[in-house]
Amino acid sequence: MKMDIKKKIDELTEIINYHNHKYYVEDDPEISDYEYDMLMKELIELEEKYPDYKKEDSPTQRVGGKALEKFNQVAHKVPMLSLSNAFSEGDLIDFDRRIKSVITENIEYVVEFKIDGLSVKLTYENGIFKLGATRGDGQVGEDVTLNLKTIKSIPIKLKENINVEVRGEVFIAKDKFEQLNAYQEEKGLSLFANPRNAAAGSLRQLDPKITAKRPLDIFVFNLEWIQGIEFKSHSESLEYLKSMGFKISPNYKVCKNIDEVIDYIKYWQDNRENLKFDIDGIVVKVNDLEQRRKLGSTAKSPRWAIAYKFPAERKKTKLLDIIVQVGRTGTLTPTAVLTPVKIAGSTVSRATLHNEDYIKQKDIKIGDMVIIQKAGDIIPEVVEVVFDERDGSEIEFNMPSKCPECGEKTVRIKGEAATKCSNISCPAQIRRGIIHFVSRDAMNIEGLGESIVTLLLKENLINDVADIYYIKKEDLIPLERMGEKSAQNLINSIEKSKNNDLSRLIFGLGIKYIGNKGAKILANHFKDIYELMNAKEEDLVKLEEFGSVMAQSVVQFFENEKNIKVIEKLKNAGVNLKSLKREDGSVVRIFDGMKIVLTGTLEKYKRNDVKEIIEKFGGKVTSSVSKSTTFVLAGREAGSKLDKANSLGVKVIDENTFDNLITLKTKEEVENYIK
Ligand SMILES: NC(=O)c1ccc[n+]([C@@H]2O[C@H](COP(=O)([O-])OP(=O)(O)OC[C@H]3O[C@@H](n4cnc5c(N)ncnc54)[C@H](O)[C@@H]3O)[C@@H](O)[C@H]2O)c1
Ligand SMILES: [Zn+2]
Repeated sequence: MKMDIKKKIDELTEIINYHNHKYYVEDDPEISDYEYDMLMKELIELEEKYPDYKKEDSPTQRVGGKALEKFNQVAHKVPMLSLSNAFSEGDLIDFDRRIKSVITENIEYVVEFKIDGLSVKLTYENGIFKLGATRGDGQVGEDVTLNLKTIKSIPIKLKENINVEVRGEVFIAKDKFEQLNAYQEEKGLSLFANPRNAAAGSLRQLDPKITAKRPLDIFVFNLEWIQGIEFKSHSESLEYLKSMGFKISPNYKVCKNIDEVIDYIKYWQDNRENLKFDIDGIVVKVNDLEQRRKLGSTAKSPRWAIAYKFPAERKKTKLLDIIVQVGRTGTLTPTAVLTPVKIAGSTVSRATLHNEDYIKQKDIKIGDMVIIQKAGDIIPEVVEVVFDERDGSEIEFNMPSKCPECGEKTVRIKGEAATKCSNISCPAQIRRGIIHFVSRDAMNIEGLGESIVTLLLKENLINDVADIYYIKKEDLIPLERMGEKSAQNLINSIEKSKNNDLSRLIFGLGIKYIGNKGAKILANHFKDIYELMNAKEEDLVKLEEFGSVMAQSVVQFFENEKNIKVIEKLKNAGVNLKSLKREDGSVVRIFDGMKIVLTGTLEKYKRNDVKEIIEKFGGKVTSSVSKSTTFVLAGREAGSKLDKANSLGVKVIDENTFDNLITLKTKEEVENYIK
C-alpha cells in the first residue's frame, strides 16, 4: 500500500513536470488547464498526507519552467515568483486572517486584474530600456529584450533618467487574437490554442521580426526595484510608474478591507466579458510596502498576495450528439456537439467530455440539457446534466467498440481512463503522427504542412513517416496546387532533413511522454537509435529527469515491430540515425551546450564561418560575456568583452587555439584543452 502511494507520487511528479515543460518551455500544452489542475490537486493532497514521499523536484515547490538555451539567460536580481491561488470567498477570508495574524495595524488591499499572459521583467538604466526577461524558473529567465522592443506600449525611454526594474504581463487582446488565428489559418500555419499561448509563443521567437508582426501588448503591475526613491505603498508606486510612461494595470483599486475586495471581485466576475482582454482572476495585494516586507515570501509565492481565480463561466445548452475523435496516440476522445451558445466571449458548439469514465460518472446522455463551462483555457467542457429537464427521449452513449476512423477494435487498458484504437496503422493516428514528425521542432520539413500530408495520404503516396523519404518529384507535380517549383522545394527540404540530429528524429517518432527535452537527453546519451532500441527500462530510469513512466514508454515503443520496420525504412533512405555528438565521422558535437563569445577582429576566419562551425558542433554564439560563457574567442583589438572575460575569469583563446580545438574528437577533450 505505502509503496503504491510512493509510486503514485513519483509518477504524478514526473507527469506534471513533463506537462510543465510542454506549457512553460515549449508553449505547446498537451492537456487542458482543467486536467493539469486536477493532476496538481491530486499531488498536493498526497504530499500533504505523506510528506515523506514528497520528491525534491516536486512541481508543487517550484515556479514555472526552465529558461530555453536558445536565449541568453538572465539571473533575476529579485526572484520572479508565482502566486498562490484562491478559488472561493472562504479562501479570501482565510488569506485576510493569515495577514492579520502577522500585521496588527490597519491593512489596505490593492486589487488588480489578473491578466492571462506571460510575465516579464523590464530593466531601465538612466531611463533607457536596457534588458527584458521572461520569468523562466523564477531565478533564471530568458533575455527577450529585442522582442520586447517591438511592443509599442513598452517605453524605450522614460520621462526621467531613472534606474528601475518593473514587472508586467505581456498579452494579446481578444480581438487581436481572433485576427491572428484567422491570419494563421489563411496562411496554413498552426493555430494558437488560446491568447496566453499565442503571447508566449510570439515573445519567445528567435527572430524579432516575427514578434514585431504579433499584436502584443503589456500591463505593468509591479515596481520591483528603484534607485534612490522610497515609496510607502504599492498604489503610490503604480501611479509613479504611470507618470514615467508605463502602461499600468487598468482599473486597479485600493480597498479598505476584505469585503470591498470581494465586492470588486464580484463586479468583475460579472462584467469581464466587456473587457478587451482576457482576465482569469483578480490579484489581491497588501498595499503597504513595509507590511509586505514583514510578511515575506515562500519559495514559490509572496505571502502578501493571492490570485483569486474566477470560476469558469457556465451556460446551459443542448447536447445534440457525441462524436469520437482519434488522436496521435490512438486515444479516442468523446466530444459533445452542442446547440451553439455564447460563453466567455466566444461561440461554443463543441465541448470535451474527456473520456468514458467522465461520461458515466456524470451520467451524460445524448439529447440532455447540459451545463457547459469555459475557463481560462479555450477548451470548453460539459460539467453536468440538468436532470430536471429529461423527458425520457435521451440516449445513452457507449464508447464505440470499433475505431471511428479505421473500424478496428478499440481497447481500454486496465487502470487507465483512455480508450484506444488497437490498430497501429490507424489512418487517424498515422495522419496526426506524420504531421507531428514533419513539424518544426521535429524533422522540420518546410513546405510539408497539414494539408499536403493529408493529400499525400489520400493519394497513397505515403503510409508512414518513412515513406516521406521515398517520394519522387514526379509524384508531386501532378498534385493539386503543386507545380514544378514547389515540388522541387519540397524534395529539397525533405533531403535536407535527412541530416538532422538524432534528437529531432526521436522527438518526431512521437513516443508518448518523450517531448523535445526528453528526446535531447536520449540523443545525448545513446550513440545511435539502435543503442536506444536495445536500452532496458533500468538503463533509462538512470537518465536525468527520466522516471518509470517515460522509460516504459520508450521500451514499449521499440517493442512494436511496426516501429522497427519504419526505422529500417528510414535507414535505407539515408536518414541519419546517429547522435552527432559521438559520431566518428565529420560532425562531432564537441561544443555541445557551450556558450561562446566572439570579439575583436578575426584574421583567419570570417565571423559567420566561425559561428557556423560552432553551431554545427553544438555550441552557441552569444553576444555578451557572463559567468556562464564557456570561452571567448578573441581576435585583434578586442575591447570591453575581453576585459569583462578577464574580470570574470572566463577562458580566452585565440584563433590558433581554436584551430586546434576543432580537431578534437569529444567534448571532454575540448573541456580539458581549455581548462
Ligand atoms: N495545460 C497545461 O499543461 C499547464 C501546465 C502548466 C501550467 N498550466 C496553467 O498555469 C497555471 C499556473 O501558472 P503560473 O505559475 O504562471 O501561475 P498563475 O498564472 O496562476 O499566477 C501567477 C502569474 O500571474 C501573473 N499576473 C497577471 N496579472 C498580475 C497582477 N496584476 N499582479 C501579479 N501577477 C499577475 C503573473 O505573471 C504571475 O506570474 C496552472 O494553474 C494551470 O492552469 C497549465
Ligand atoms: Zn483506428
